[in-house]
Amino acid sequence: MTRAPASLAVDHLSHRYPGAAAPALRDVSFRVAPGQRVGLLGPNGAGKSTLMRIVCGFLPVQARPETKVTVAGLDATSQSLQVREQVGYLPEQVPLYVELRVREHLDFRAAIKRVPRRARATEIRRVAEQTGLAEMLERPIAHLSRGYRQRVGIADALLGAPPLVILDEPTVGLDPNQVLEIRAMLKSLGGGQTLIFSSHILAEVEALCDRVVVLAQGRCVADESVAEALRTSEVHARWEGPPERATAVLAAAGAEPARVEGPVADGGTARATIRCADAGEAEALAAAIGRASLAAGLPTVRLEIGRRSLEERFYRLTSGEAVPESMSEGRGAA
Ligand SMILES: Nc1ncnc2c1ncn2[C@@H]1O[C@H](COP(=O)(O)OP(=O)(O)OP(=O)(O)O)[C@@H](O)[C@H]1O
Repeated sequence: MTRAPASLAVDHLSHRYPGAAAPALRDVSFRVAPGQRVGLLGPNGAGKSTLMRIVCGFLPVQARPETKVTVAGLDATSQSLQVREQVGYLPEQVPLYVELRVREHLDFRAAIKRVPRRARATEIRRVAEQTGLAEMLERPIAHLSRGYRQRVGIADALLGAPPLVILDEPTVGLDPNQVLEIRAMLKSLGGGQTLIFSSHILAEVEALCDRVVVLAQGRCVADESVAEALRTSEVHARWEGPPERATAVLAAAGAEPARVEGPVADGGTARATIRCADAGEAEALAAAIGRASLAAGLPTVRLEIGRRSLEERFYRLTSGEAVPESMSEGRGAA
């Protein structure tokens, strides 16, 4: 079975659970192009599962005039049944019929998903091969390890070749070997469908995704390519001297105070991080700081352009706090 991958468009989506003090989603907007793989990141309670459930049609869109959710151009409010047919979903808690064998379970699920009876055996074989379950089809689900049960859930999400596949924390609770196997399997799925998955594991998102959408307290705080999220754009500086002299050097170098973290005293040295719009600006600023330090007679012990890790970016976006130096020290060099 093949179907063209779907686009997803979310505009001004908010959601409040009945009786909840605060909304679970606040005015979230982002776009996913057909065939993209998107990592949905955010701390516990950020709203990831709520967003996924709405896109899958398991929770209704709480429509306001400006709100719109569309999958492959279909409207999640007025065409919710058609939208459901576009989406394969692995929920956080996978509901499996453990008394059934893997083949029986997938056959039952394929029937629910209206895969034609004639096509079901072939379709089950296809998803079993994609998920490494080909040898397990006659096993009772009750006898499977947690990792293999997760594969059954993913195979279920892939049944009928849905144009959009949404996986809610596909590797949560698995042992390290199982995590690697599931990750390799997700990577091998190819661009045949649009893939969105949530994760707390940033390395997983970095390895598997083209884009990241970051939620914090129900708000979308970033929607960018993984390359952008990792873009080199900070200058890390450390001087042999007090912070006051470093402040004067930064001013002479033209660093905007609003973009400077520090300078702070650190064991006889002063250190600062300066955020830049892009790598070119960071290089120019690092050179200017070098010149200004020399002119002021304040020796630098470190002056380099830092590569951001996704951890660092995530920390900054979701906590609103300055990044601890342990996250940014020792990476990259000018
Ligand atoms: N059924 C519900 N009724 C009321 N509040 C809910 C319900 N489900 C979730 N919430 C609340 O909505 C907010 C968002 O929860 P959600 O599960 O979407 O976050 P999440 O990012 O998926 O978190 P996690 O990573 O812990 O799964 C949280 O404050 C949560 O307590």
